[in-house]
Amino acid sequence: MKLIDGKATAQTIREELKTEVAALKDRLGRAPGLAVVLVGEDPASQVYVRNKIKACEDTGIVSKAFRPEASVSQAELEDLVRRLNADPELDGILVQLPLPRGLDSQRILDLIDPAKDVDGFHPVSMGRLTLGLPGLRPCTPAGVMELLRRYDIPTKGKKAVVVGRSNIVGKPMALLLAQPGVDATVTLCHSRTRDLAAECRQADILVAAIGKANFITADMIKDGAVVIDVGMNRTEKGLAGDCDFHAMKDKVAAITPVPGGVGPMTIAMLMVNTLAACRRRMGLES
Ligand SMILES: Nc1nc(=O)c2c([nH]1)NC[C@@H]1CN(c3ccc(C(=O)N[C@@H](CCC(=O)O)C(=O)O)cc3)C=[N+]21
Ligand SMILES: [Mg+2]
Repeated sequence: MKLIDGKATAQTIREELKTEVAALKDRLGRAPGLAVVLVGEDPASQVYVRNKIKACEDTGIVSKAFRPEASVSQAELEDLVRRLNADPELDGILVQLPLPRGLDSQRILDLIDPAKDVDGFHPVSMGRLTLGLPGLRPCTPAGVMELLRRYDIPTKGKKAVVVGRSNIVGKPMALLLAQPGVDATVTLCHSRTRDLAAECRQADILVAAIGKANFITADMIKDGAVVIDVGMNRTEKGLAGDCDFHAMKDKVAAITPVPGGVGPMTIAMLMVNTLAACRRRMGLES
């Protein structure tokens, strides 16, 4: 078994970005800027947002945090997004999800300027991904693709099974794996899939994005498969992935741990997207 070390890979990417951010700053007279919006006090969200701000500091990206109270109205939050859209020094806008009850997150996401959509959740970003056009890709699936590339995991003609059909992971993940040049044959499974175990056993590459601790068991994995665990489940024993890592580790060719796998890559790709959005907005390429 080869351990796919997302934490180390994310660190490498962050080092690479440092140089690029510094060069861009010289050229533009300002660093790329990211707005991070956290509504309310959800403790898990606070940790994630802190990590994102730390990653910005690390790479030289300027972060601006906005912390409206959970009681903020839909109209007030929409006004904030409009102000962030209009701020020329902000290249990316991230509104941490989930939003507190009563707020319509899709309406907020739809309002973000697609040029600043570093989460890749806007319908324009999703549409561009679907059509195979250049654009900002959702960070978690983009991070998985980066791990596959950097670990030289072959995808062409391989069977990839994605479990979970969410808009932020499963759906874009399936599209990225099927895109020309990657060329996996993709099966997208979900809660209504009949005989999920049989589908999973076909996988050369299995991506688990379900949100249930240890849901994918060793008997569901083909010998020599590559397992990517996107799960981030808080249990009494601490953070757990969607896959039973210990039971399957001797059976797989390679596997991502939780923590230390996909999670840190998500944050690294947010930095990559912010840099890309900055370049693009400033007319510097693609
Ligand atoms: N607009 C928006 N964009 C997001 O990208 C977004 C979001 N909302 N809401 C919540 C989810 C979750 N997410 C994670 C990112 C990094 C780790 C991460 O770095 N995890 C560490 C462990 C962190 C820990 O110990 O809790 C690891 O896996 O090693 C986890 C989760 C981004 N999300
Ligand atoms: Mg995630």
